[in-house]
Amino acid sequence: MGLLTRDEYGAIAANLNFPTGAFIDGSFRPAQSGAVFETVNPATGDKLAEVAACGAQDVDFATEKARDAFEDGRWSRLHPSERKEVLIRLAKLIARNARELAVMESLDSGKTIFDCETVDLPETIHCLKWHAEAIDKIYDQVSPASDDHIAMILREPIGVVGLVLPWNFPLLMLAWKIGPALAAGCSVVVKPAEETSLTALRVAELAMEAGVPRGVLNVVPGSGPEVGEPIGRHMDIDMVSFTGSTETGKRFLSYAAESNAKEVVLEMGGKNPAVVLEDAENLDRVAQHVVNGAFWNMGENCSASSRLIVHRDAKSELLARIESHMRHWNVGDPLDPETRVGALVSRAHFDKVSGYLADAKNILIGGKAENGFVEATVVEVPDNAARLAREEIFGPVLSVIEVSGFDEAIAMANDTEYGLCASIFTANVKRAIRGARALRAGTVTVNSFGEGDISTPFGGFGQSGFGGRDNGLHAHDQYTRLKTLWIDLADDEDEAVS
Ligand SMILES: NC(=O)C1=CN([C@@H]2O[C@H](COP(=O)(O)OP(=O)(O)OC[C@H]3O[C@@H](n4cnc5c(N)ncnc54)[C@H](O)[C@@H]3O)[C@@H](O)[C@H]2O)C=CC1
Ligand code: BAL
Repeated sequence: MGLLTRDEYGAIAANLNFPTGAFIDGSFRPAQSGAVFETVNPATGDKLAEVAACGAQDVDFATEKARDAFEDGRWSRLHPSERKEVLIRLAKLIARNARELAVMESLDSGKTIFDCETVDLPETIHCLKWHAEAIDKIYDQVSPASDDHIAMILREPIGVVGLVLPWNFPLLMLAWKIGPALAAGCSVVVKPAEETSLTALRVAELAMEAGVPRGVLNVVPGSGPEVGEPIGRHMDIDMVSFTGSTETGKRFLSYAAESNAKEVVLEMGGKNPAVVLEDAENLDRVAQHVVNGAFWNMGENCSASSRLIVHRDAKSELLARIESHMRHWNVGDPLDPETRVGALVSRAHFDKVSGYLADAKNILIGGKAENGFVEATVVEVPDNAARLAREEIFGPVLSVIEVSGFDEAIAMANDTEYGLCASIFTANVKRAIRGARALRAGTVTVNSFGEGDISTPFGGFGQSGFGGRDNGLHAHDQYTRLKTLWIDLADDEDEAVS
């Protein structure tokens, strides 16, 4: 499906109906308190809708309904192939409504329509299909424990799951989490980020249409303290999967410790290094990867390569080529299909990113920040101790640090509290492999930028990740637990064995 014109996207935007209630037990309803919050288009500041501002009572209600659904087996005990059929129907319904969802996503988040149409929607659909297709092909195991017993290792859905989502990939992160959770048979209580609730609510409606039974997929919009914390502290939620900042992620460990010791999986921040050695081949191609890694999705990406660690012999040519590629990264109206850098998600986030630019002593390229939009920007920093080199900016800002050797580059790359992604560019295969092994990150790419695909586990080391992985069959581990089942096979006259 090709892209439309700006006017055609505008016409779709003008005719959208925004979902505004919490989606609990199969229908939309207001928050029990009656409170609402505004969700705005960050590109214009215009109000899009007033969404239910839920609280602990709504979380309780959604959890009760999710528990009922889980225990009566309307979803959890369906044959896996039946869950598969329903989830594939959901993926097809999202595909049928992809244009509407892409425009809604762009309006609510400031993401470009180009990315929404070419990445977020196709990957969301693919992710749901992939997990649906996988679920009836996973087998339990029999242990070789003993001749007198059969010992089975069973995998069961974990139960009621809380999914706390970020705003940078509202639909895709929803899919990364509901794909394996629903496929496994769990019931879920989803909390979208307050900046971007709309598409999760619309997907919940489509899920009902696809045949996901009521109570299985609930979406409770609202703020972190009012909805996220009650999910984290809930005594009847078995597990929480979270994506967002490290600071908030760590809170979920406290919530779990102070409530029911629920399992917690955290996918958190990153300050991901791109290491370019002096022998890197084809610096033009390297520059393309660096630019894409740093500025894609406005740098609002936990896997963004926001730290360029470059050998001094490659630096000036690489920077020249980076500048030339950056000409294609035009900032502007997110609904214009030519735009590559849209609006930052909110004024608060714009202020945070602008604050980092105000701190920068040596802006090499770009640097303009106004009205919610920030130009793709390259900043030179003196060393890895600088704030711009250490903190996750989560905006289109690339910090460049010069090094003079392999060991220095790797040590600097690893000198971070994070450990989500890293990349290394070199023509020397031994250095590539030695470097990739030495880099402390959950995903390492050689001579490219990327975070893998749906088949590969995604998550971080250090303060980037905790407790499990999104994507791949490893994601199913998050939402299932193992049960060991022993069955006595001894003849009645045999002595009982303990
Ligand atoms: N790793 C990632 O993908 C993301 C990282 N971030 C980082 O976090 C920074 C701040 O952005 P935020 O939106 O504030 O991220 P955040 O981590 O606070 O928000 C993520 C989710 O957690 C919820 N939440 C917030 N406070 C909570 C609390 N006290 N208890 C329970 N849930 C809570 C939010 O409502 C949202 O649904 C960004 O500038 C960026 O550096 C933000 C979003 C995604
Ligand atoms: N890059 C996908 C995961 C995230 O940014 O949250």
